[in-house]
Amino acid sequence: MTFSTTAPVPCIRLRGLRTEFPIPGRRGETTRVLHDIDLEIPEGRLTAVVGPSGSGKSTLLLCTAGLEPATAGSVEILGTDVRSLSPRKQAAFRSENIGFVFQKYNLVSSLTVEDNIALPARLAGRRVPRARVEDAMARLGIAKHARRRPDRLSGGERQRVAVARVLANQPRIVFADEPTGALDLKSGHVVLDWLQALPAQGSTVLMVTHDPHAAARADQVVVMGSGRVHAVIPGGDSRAVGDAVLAAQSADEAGGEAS
Ligand SMILES: Nc1ncnc2c1ncn2[C@@H]1O[C@H](COP(=O)(O)OP(=O)(O)OP(=O)(O)O)[C@@H](O)[C@H]1O
Repeated sequence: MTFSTTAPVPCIRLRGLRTEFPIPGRRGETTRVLHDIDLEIPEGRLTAVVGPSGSGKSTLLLCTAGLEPATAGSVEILGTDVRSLSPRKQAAFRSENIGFVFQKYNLVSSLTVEDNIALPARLAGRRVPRARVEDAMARLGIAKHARRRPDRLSGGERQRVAVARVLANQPRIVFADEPTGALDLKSGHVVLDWLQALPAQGSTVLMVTHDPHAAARADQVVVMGSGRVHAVIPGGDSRAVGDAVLAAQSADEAGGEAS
């Protein structure tokens, strides 16, 4: 499949996105984790973000979602400049448009599985029909856990609940951070199959992963290195993804030696 990395209407457009974190114990000093990122994520596609450990993949996802504050730059999602919104409006925008499959920031431990699945719509002032919640749980094989609380479930079961929540709420955008990280091979395939199917329902999926095979399922792959976009390549070929990550790592190491 030939695929243009610049779709006519990007779902997410990052311009000069910069993130700095304070260095503990060194007052006023910061370390830069994202270096003025320019990136466009096409609508209705699965985009994977790969790169060496510490290259800024999760920070990119969290800052784009507004769950970590960026230091500078703009984040435009579905045509809205989200960094210009008040924190309250940003939260409302997230509830309305974004679903999360994260290992952290994932489920509310005081709610049952079924209430967790229905929660995003409730927060956005809507209701998910009961049948849709049940259907999503059945599809992910977690119907028997409907009345349980997430802390009574395994990591893999919790990831399935997060994917069921996304299926039931049909958000326009899904952010997934290492969605298969805690899973055995079979559960990992189930979760990836569903994430890969979401663009057919119109969702845009942005997924951070260490797994070149998972990344190769994406339409496009963003390769991070040292807090920068090292390359954007088409998906489909896990060897090409692996090679691109190794190239980013070598460039990081060469940069580190030079500095
Ligand atoms: N809240 C924070 N405060 C300070 N430093 C942070 C914070 N979050 C991330 N970092 C640092 O930013 C860098 C990038 O972290 P990030 O988690 O984004 O990388 P990653 O590519 O997702 O790594 P991994 O693949 O190991 O999960 C790391 O050096 C990390 O220590």
